[in-house]
Amino acid sequence: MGPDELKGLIRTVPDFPKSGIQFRDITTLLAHGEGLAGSIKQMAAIARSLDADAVAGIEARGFIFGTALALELELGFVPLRKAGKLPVETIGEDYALEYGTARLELDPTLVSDGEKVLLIDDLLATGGTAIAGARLLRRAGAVVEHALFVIDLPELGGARALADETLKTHSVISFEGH
Ligand SMILES: O=P(O)(O)OC[C@H]1O[C@H](OP(=O)(O)OP(=O)(O)O)[C@H](O)[C@@H]1O
Ligand SMILES: Nc1ncnc2[nH]cnc12
Repeated sequence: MGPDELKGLIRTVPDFPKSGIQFRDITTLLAHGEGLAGSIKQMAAIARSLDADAVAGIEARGFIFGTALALELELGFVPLRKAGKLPVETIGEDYALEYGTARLELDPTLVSDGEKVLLIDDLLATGGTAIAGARLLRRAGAVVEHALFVIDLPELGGARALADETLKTHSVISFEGH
């Protein structure tokens, strides 16, 4: 399945979780066999040119696509978890996203110095989440140059914010008009 067909499988829910947010719901894509496989194949086609040693995914939706992509590329998967979930010493970053605030945490022993890590999430909106993830991985010694998403919402300025942090944005689908 190509990007346009994949886009057609994403459900838009107005005013969730807050008034004014157009929520791009991936659950309808996940429940569709060809859609799920197609989204991973499209991500893998992009990722193969990015020369990664490992894949990192952001809880929760980034775990779904990140793990599947890591399997497809035969790379390890590094979880960036929401606060308070990891049973070991962590490093953390607080951040703001399109509709709230949160904290991501990483076990820094999961990455090694100079390891090239590809950052994965389902969706790029303001970029707050992805920037927090990249900062954590870099603090742990990883080299993070690229972030790959299923969906980009360009009007929310995420790619510009990522570029300011020297991160290149890649995505399968783009929704003009958030
Ligand atoms: O670019 P941003 O403005 O930072 O927004 C993007 C983030 O928002 C969503 O996560 P959410 O925090 O809703 O968590 P979930 O994956 O647990 O649903 C989405 O999965 C991204 O991680
Ligand atoms: N508009 C949106 N739809 C789905 N997930 C999101 N995360 C941040 N903004 C979002």
